Amino acid sequence: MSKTRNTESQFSFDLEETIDVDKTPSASPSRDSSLTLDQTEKVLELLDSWQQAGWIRPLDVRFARLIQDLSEEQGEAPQPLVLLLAALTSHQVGRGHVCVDLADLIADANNTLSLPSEEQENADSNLNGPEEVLALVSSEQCLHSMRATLAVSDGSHTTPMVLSGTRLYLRRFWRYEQQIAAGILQRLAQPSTLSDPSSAAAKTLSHALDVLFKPQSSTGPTVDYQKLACALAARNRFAVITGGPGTGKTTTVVNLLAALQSVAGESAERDGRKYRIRLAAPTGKAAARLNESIGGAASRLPLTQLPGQVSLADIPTKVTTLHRLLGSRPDTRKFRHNRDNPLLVDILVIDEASMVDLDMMASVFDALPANAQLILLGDKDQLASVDAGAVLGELCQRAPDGHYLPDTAQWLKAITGTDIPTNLQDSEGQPLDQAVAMLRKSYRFAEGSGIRQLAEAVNTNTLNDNMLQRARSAGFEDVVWLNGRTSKPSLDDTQALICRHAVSGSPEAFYNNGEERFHGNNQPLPPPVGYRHYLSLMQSHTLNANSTTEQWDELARSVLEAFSDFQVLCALRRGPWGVEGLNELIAHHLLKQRLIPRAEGWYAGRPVLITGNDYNLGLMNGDVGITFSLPWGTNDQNNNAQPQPVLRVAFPSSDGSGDIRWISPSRLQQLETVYAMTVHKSQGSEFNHTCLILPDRLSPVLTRELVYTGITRARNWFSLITGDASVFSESVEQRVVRASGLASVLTR
Ligand SMILES: Nc1ncnc2c1ncn2[C@@H]1O[C@H](COP(=O)(O)OP(=O)(O)OP(=O)(O)O)[C@@H](O)[C@H]1O
Repeated sequence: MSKTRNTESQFSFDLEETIDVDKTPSASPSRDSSLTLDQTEKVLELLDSWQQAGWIRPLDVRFARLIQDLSEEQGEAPQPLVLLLAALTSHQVGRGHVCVDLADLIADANNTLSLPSEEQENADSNLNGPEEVLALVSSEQCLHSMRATLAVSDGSHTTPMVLSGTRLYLRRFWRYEQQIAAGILQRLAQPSTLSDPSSAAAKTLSHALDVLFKPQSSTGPTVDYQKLACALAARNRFAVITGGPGTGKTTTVVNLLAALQSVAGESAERDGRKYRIRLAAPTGKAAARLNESIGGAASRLPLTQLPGQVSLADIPTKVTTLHRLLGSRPDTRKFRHNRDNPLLVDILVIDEASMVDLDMMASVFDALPANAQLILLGDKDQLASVDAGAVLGELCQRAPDGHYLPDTAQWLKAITGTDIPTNLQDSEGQPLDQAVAMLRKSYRFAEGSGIRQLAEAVNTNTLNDNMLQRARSAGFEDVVWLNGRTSKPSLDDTQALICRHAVSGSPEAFYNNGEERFHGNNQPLPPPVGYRHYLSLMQSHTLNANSTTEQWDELARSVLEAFSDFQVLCALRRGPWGVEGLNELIAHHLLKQRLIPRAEGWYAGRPVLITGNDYNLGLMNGDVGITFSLPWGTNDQNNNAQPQPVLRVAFPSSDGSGDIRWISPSRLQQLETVYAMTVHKSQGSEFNHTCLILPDRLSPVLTRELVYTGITRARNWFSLITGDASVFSESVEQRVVRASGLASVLTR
């Protein structure tokens, strides 16, 4: 039979965004010693049993059955191997991968799929696992079957799956990747008026950068990477600026925008019209944080010295979420802004870009006018997005080594006066390399900071005994590993420690009792605190029914700020080491300490984290609120209408205005208590004191990226509690590797 192709409508299916996974293990079918891959029914039965065991999602099995139906509709006998690989590709997408590399899958199914996980393995030891099934075939057989079936194409036809080299995609994700790659390549290829250093525009840029970046002191680094980043990003319609915590990403982008507005102001072509700039972040929390910092940075700009008559109004300081920017609509993942209704913008800056998944990034490119400039900011070493893709990480893979072409180095020298270190130059650099800048000096952490040293050692996998010993014995002024001297503490002891620490923040465990540390300007740093800090503030207020809304708002602001002074972070969701167990443990202890009136349901003092966007209430995934008891209710049966206490949750408004929104608990849909938060959810946030809790055994979730992200959420104090001491360094050995083809499409 010749391989005919389908119309879009025949294959118009979509993988659902989320689905409840039935995690209940059922009785496992017994191991089949006569396992073969030639019968469709047998493979579907196997997939069903994997689903019943909780190994794969119902969605993955449904996808395989959909391929079966479509094949039959087309008069093709469904191929068992195709159905198996379809389900496994869908499973991988559920785990954050963009595709499956069939060569890797066959070479090491266990590592590629992480199936079954350690817990599942014990429960289902009788079940044939993917490794045993895939051992029956070679990667050539897989590729051959995929090329032969009507369900797969190279992308030039509309098929549910796409094979590109050895990478197998669900079509939607292949399309996203293509869309992103095309958007980047198209922008990198656009000529810039700044490319010729002798042009008027380039001279204005050079002048503006000299105003914005004063020569560094003789003790500082000779290369000002912030200045280089500004120059590179100004020249390209697509640019990435990556850097660790406090390396000056915000400062750099504000300077960059000022420099670009200078160039626009002097441009005869633009007739002095300034650029329309928008700032966005993936979550409400990240947007609020950038909102806070960007206004300050903009107000410090030496505007009067800049060419092109730049005013403060030309530098935007309002940051929105990507969902809002693109115009999300209920019940559809399609946005209001797209190629038919593009954003009215010349420059778009996205902060915390490591959290942006493939789907969202594709939507951004779809909504951007072809000649608009896109600048991504973020820390490439942080955890990738929860959903499929690790776009920023992939774009920055080569950032540490620069790979700047001699042309680029010469241009940078002409514009910034800086000699590019030879180890960052490469005569074979790729176009993408020329648009990626890495900031290499942290201005937030002093050289001796334990947070900085530990984060760097984790990131480069160079943790050593000396460093671990210092962490255990409060040898750093800002880091303490509270139970690091006990290699295998009992669960009871560790839970008691967590409870004590969560209440007080254990200042006594830190170097010099956490006292006498100062900011650069000699202001004392806030001490390491626990949750008693915000709860005492709530309990000690003197407001009453006669107090004004403004007074309650003021109280809520200070309580929310006090709450953000401490956060327990963990890696898992379930069990005693997960969010659920830790929230329960800490709440019961706070109740015992009489800091909260109850430990379940709604009560004054309950901190909550919003876990899904709610456009009606204006709340975004990641927003944190605190529950208050307010004398705002009335009792209808009581003619005297005495005010009654009612519970309301106070949320800071996301526009950085400092306003408070009071919302009735009954209106909140998706939320959880947040004494403990997963490291994933903490991305885009920072806390004065962060405590990371690692479990008593290694699991695939525990990775270098997770530990690094956890540590770098701490602004001033970092504490660590481990269920087993070896888990800390073992986690750092594990990496997040996500299958994707973006980097290879961009560097072809
Ligand atoms: N070149 C510089 N010289 C001196 N201080 C700087 C410089 N760049 C940034 N800073 C200071 O360092 C701190 C961190 O800067 P900034 O907020 O820009 O970093 P960031 O990378 O955006 O931080 P985060 O990791 O929180 O996103 C700020 O207090 C800022 O004023």
